[in-house]
Amino acid sequence: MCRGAQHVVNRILPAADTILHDHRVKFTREDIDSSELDRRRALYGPLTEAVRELVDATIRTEVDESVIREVHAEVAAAAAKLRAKQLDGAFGLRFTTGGESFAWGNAGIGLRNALAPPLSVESDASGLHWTEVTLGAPYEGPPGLVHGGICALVLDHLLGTTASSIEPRFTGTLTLRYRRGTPLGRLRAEARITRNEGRKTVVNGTLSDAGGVTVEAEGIFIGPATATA
Ligand SMILES: CCCCCCCCCCCCCCCC(=O)SCCNC(=O)CCNC(=O)[C@H](O)C(C)(C)COP(=O)(O)OP(=O)(O)OC[C@H]1O[C@@H](n2cnc3c(N)ncnc32)[C@H](O)[C@@H]1OP(=O)(O)O
Repeated sequence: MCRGAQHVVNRILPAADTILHDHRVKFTREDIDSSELDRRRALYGPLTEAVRELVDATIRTEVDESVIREVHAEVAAAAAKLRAKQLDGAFGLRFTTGGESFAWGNAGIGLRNALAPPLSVESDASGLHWTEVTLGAPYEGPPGLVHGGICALVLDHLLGTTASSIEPRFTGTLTLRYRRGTPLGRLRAEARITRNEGRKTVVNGTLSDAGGVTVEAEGIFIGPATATA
């Protein structure tokens, strides 16, 4: 998990059971240490990268029909092998014995989620939070442009992590202004807290390409009553 999110989780941990009970978040304490986590990271990370590659290759391939059929059978066989032993439901938010967190199914940052771009949030001492990401063919909406919902995913995650740098926060309201199409390719999103009122934190941010801002965002993030009680 990215540094910002780990900081949030460290704050959530003491109140986790209450928060999770209230919000039905799936939360698991695993009996593993950080070296085992590293071993699993090295195991699953490359698998997820290979699946991401497969998703992009599936969209863009122009090989012969016979090869498509062959690959279809191979992919179905691979999925059946993985299905032989499965979690009951989603991955949830997990912790090692040392309190390190891993949300490997998360749609924004999940190490085991090939749909995740994946995002990694950085921050500096001034309170600026940012993420840089390359969005390719799998994230297309209008031709050659990023899907509006994917822009929202990036901004929701970044603004949420920014809001949660003080206390854990859920997205209450997210308002986006799409100023122009966001081209597929390298992008940067930035965010800052602009207002803090008790359990409510307002965060403003932008998504930009090399030519400037494409999407402006404002989010109102709400802390669970139990986290600040
Ligand atoms: C915490 C554990 C996370 C674990 C993970 C860790 C990972 C760390 C990485 C973080 C990165 C996350 C980035 C993605 C973040 C999501 O994507 S979160 C998922 C999407 N959001 C949700 O599912 C939230 C669903 N909604 C809810 O759970 C509840 O409605 C809320 C938002 C917690 C508020 O419920 P509530 O506590 O009952 O609120 P309530 O007491 O009625 O109101 C409190 C105040 O908030 C205001 N308010 C309430 N709802 C709203 C709203 N929707 N809009 C605006 N204002 C509102 C009220 O007007 C009130 O204001 P005041 O009267 O005090 O001025």
